[in-house]
Formats: sequence, structure tokens, C-alpha cells
Amino acid sequence: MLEADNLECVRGERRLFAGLGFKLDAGELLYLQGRNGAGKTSLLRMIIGLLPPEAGEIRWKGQSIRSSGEDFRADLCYLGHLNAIKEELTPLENLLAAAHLADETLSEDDALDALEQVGLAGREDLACKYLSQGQKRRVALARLVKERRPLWVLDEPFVALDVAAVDWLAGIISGHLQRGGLAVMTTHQLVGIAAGTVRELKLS
Ligand SMILES: Nc1ncnc2c1ncn2[C@@H]1O[C@H](COP(=O)(O)OP(=O)(O)OP(=O)(O)O)[C@@H](O)[C@H]1O
Repeated sequence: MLEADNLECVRGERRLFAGLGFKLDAGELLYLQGRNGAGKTSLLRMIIGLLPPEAGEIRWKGQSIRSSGEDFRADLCYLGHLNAIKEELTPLENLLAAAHLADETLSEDDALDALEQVGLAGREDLACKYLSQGQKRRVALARLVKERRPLWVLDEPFVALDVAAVDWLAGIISGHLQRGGLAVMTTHQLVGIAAGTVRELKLS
């Protein structure tokens, strides 16, 4: 469903990678690995269509993501390494706003349920600026609880999470894969995620 052929990435003066390819089908997980600066985030940005490759092509359901545009974006959920939450808004407001921006329907009850699942019950109405780093990360990750778009692209999703939250997130990603979803993620910590197939791609 997601395929990349012969990708080349140049940032500034440096060629980060060339001739890179992969194939990912329903229920499969792709881990991107590599040292700091190897180009993992750059590759994720290519996959979501924000960074055009110097050469090569990425296809979703057989069609180039450059021509599938809106159809591709409707199937995509991207979580960056920054939390992309508004500090002045509460967790509940942030979650509802994120759903609205993504053109998704999310009821207040579902949002409250998601926040409870990420351990933020009792903090729903507190401005995010008063939350800890890990709690802010949990607000961002709460989006995934009700997320049913098939392709998840996650940049360092486990950063700042405690052991219990790492387990919780691994379970959420496993559930997505078991429903036939796909996930691409960067990580510096290999976390055990139950998946039909786990692929690893190392950028050097
Ligand atoms: N807009 C840009 N212009 C020039 N160089 C850039 C630009 N964006 C990124 N780079 C460079 O590209 C390289 C790869 O960056 P990238 O963020 O993709 O690495 P990464 O593998 O995700 O690293 P990390 O593990 O530290 O998050 C870095 O050397 C970075 O400085």
C-alpha cells in the first residue's frame, strides 16, 4: 500500500541518502533508525508529502502521493516530534481543535474518554502550559485513541513518556496494526510492538 523507490534526499549541501526504497502493506510496521542527523525526520516529511524528494517516488495505494493529494492526506495521520498543542488551551480543547482541523468528527465524550485513557482524567480543563512534558506528550498522543485513518506516521512517539505510557502507546499502535493499519515511525528506543510484520530501515 505504501511504496518508495529510489528516493534521494539532499538537505543544504549534504546528500543524506540515495537509492532508498521500501514497501509496507496492511498491518505492517516500519521502524526508521539511524544516528542524529541521519535523515529520519526528512524521510518522514517526504512520506507525508511535505518535502519533495530529489529523485524517486512514493506511492500510496499504487498512486504517486504527488498526484493523489487530498485522497492521500485523508488516509494519513502524522504526529511530529513537537507536540503541536496550544499552551493556552486545555487538553480537551486541544483534542477537539486537532480533530476539527483534521476534518474529523470527535464528540466531547470521545475526547474525554481518550484523555482518560492517556491518564489525564482530572486535567482536562487545565491549560496545557501547566502540564509536565510527559503530560503534554500524552495530550498529543490522545489523538491516536480514536484515530482510524490507515497510515500513521509518527516521529519519535515514545519521547518523554514513562514506562506505563510507553506500554500504553505500544498497545495503541498494535491495535491499529491489527485492524489492518500501517505505521511508519522513527525511534531511538526499540519498543516491542505486536505486529504481523515489523520492518527496519537503517539510515547511515
Ligand atoms: N532545511 C534544512 N536545510 C539544511 N539542512 C537541513 C535542513 N533540515 C534538516 N537539515 C539537515 O539534515 C540533516 C538530517 O536532519 P533530520 O532532522 O532529518 O535528521 P534525523 O535523523 O531525524 O535526526 P534526529 O535523530 O536528531 O532527530 C541534519 O544534518 C540537518 O541539519
